[in-house]
Amino acid sequence: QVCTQVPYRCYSTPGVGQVQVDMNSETGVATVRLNRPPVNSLNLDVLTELGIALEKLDADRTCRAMVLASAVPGIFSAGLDILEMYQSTPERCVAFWRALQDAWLGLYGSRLVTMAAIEGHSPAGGCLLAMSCDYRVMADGKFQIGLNETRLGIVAPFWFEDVMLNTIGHRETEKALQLGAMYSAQQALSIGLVDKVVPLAEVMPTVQGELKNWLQIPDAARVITKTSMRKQVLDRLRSQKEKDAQFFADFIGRDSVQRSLGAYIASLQKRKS
Ligand SMILES: CC/C=C\C/C=C\CCC/C=C/CC(=O)SCCNC(=O)CCNC(=O)[C@H](O)C(C)(C)COP(=O)(O)OP(=O)(O)OC[C@H]1O[C@@H](n2cnc3c(N)ncnc32)[C@H](O)[C@@H]1OP(=O)(O)O
Repeated sequence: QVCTQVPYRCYSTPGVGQVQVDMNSETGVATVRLNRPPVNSLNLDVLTELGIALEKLDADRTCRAMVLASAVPGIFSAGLDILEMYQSTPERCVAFWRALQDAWLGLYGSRLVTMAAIEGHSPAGGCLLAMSCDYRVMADGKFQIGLNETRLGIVAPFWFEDVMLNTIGHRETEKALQLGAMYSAQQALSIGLVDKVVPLAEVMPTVQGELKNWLQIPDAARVITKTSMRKQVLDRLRSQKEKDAQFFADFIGRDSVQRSLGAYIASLQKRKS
């Protein structure tokens, strides 16, 4: 049970918030859990909540680190909510994209040590969130991770691509993005997409152990280094946020893209029958 005793502080109402934040003020470590069953798909509300949670944690001087995880068993995040992109309006698409941009800028640009505890599937936007953390621990077994956008007939935006480039390098990114490749945890480990693979039950303890190493480093020196490594990629989006949001809305509104998304949604539903 979370948030029941001191020193935990909750930023969201347990069982209500789609982004649950438990702040342990003794360790300075916050745990942020996505909580939108069945698959933690990222819609406008979740992305807005996530962006606000990240902003609050960044402003909380008692907070030094954040673990990004899921409250839904078997899933880290299924990525962007496809229903936000299918038969939507241009206005809603722009608002949705702005919320994604802000949540991502908050995560990739966070001063905190950020770690992803990947205890389930993590396609597309889920993979982006994980890659945007400083360190990734993934559960071994049947779960998959990757940027699969081309399989949906859509294209990973330049900043998704930039983050992947910074994580696994040019050659692997080129293959991964063109093929829309999804990787098992072991495959992801072999290309550097995740940092450690352990049995499911050991993901959280492994993250906690790794955090101890990172928290031994003085914050100021670590933050200056992180900022220097990530600034170029962050600035590239910051300098063209509105253009990027408009481009997304125009691209998603194309008939051919809508047809591809419709077919993909049907294929997801067909898998179940
Ligand atoms: C030059 C051009 C440049 C820029 C262009 C601009 C922009 C375009 C790019 C936009 C970027 C997009 C990034 C994304 O994140 S797209 C989303 C991709 N996500 C996926 O493909 C995941 C699909 N889902 C799955 O593979 C499985 O659901 C999963 C493995 C995650 C879990 O499997 P499981 O068997 O556990 O669950 P399911 O039964 O499949 O699903 C349960 C219900 O949830 C629905 N579902 C699943 N994923 C999503 C989703 N991402 N959004 C909305 N809904 C989703 C699924 O259909 C089931 O629904 P019901 O049938 O129960 O109603």
